[in-house]
Amino acid sequence: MNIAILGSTGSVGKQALEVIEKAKHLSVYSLVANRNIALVEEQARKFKPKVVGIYDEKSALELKHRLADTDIKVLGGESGVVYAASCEDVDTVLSAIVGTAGLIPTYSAVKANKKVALANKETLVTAGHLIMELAKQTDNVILPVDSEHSAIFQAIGNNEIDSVEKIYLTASGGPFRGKTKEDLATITPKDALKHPNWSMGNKISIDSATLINKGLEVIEAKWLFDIDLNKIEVVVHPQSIIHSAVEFSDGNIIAQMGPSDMRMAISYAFSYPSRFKNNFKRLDLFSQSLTFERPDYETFDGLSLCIDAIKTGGSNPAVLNAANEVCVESFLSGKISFTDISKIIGTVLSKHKTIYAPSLNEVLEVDSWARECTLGIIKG
Ligand SMILES: NC(=O)C1=CN([C@@H]2O[C@H](COP(=O)(O)OP(=O)(O)OC[C@H]3O[C@@H](n4cnc5c(N)ncnc54)[C@H](OP(=O)(O)O)[C@@H]3O)[C@@H](O)[C@H]2O)C=CC1
Ligand SMILES: CC(=O)[C@@H](O)[C@H](O)COP(=O)(O)O
Ligand SMILES: [Mn+2]
Repeated sequence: MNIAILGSTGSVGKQALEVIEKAKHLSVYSLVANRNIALVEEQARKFKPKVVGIYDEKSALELKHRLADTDIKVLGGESGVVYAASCEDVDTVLSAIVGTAGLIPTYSAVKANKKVALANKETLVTAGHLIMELAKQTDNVILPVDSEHSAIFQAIGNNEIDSVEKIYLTASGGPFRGKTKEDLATITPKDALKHPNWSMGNKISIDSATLINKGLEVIEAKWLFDIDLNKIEVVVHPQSIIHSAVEFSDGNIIAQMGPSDMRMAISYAFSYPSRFKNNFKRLDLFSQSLTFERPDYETFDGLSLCIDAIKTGGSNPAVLNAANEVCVESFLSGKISFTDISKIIGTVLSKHKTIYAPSLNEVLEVDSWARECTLGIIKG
């Protein structure tokens, strides 16, 4: 199976390469990244892809020089990335670019009828209605990689979606579980990046700390499983052992458990409908206890904003997502405080006039507008 790894230098991308290295019959056809060409060069020499797509044109040129002694095709810009994601010989695309930057390449992969293993939740948050419709038209399955959605997918198995009464979407609660709004006002990026259970990229780590990650995941679940919002319940489970659970119409609940290791969800997306064997560290059930709590929607009001945005629907989740991306960067670079993140997103949403059933172009326009609006608020 020929795989395209979009976001190969990131946390998910690197773990996907570990899975591929250990599995038989998998080969890397293409790699995609933005600027980290030192790591892409290393990956390219090791995995020998046919194509590398580098979004940043200048970095693409430099990588082309560095790989001049090989026959690897290096392509730059959005067109290079899209080619790497959708060219003929690719069978499966791992969508693991961070943020809205993943939307167009993922859309192109679905359109080209590739099997898509989806980590990039922002694609469904911003354009879930378009992606899922396109997948239906091309008779394509989107295989979830996000740990909760992989868990739900595994728990649903062959059951009819109509028999699902409730989805328990688990949340760790992030590094600030139990804190008050006042406590949150003074926390630093270094504190916020310390996730209690998972080692992940910066953006998703901050999203986990605000609980906006869980809000984005509610939206992702709604689209992936075509399920009513009122059937999705967020439950804080600080141990991150149960990755999510599904309650069926007869009261039976099926939960998926495992260590906090993304390689397992990635592996399942690649091997579906069968399973690969691996020797990744197993969960020791004897040293675990499992607890559950309700989320604090008032302190972590970013989660409430996400749920309101998808309740309204249309372009609102895309606005929220873009404002969040800008706010996360601004928080990490010290321009705004942690509690400013949800405040600013709320202000941007209040200035937006919802577009219902937006086209792809409208989603992209709304995304640009929301970014400018957010930057304007931050600059004062
Ligand atoms: N990390 C995790 O455990 C999990 C992540 N996810 C989701 O997976 C996605 C990736 O997360 P994560 O791996 O943590 O992110 P990282 O920040 O670790 O990696 C991001 C990757 O995206 C690449 N990238 C960024 N912008 C562009 C662009 N414009 N064009 C092409 N490539 C680009 C980066 O390249 P470069 O290095 O060159 O900048 C890098 O390879 C996110 O949507 C996240 O929500 C979901 C569940 C778990
Ligand atoms: C690994 C993964 O899927 C992340 O989305 C993780 O779930 C984040 O943890 P939180 O539950 O803290 O958002
Ligand atoms: Mn997740």
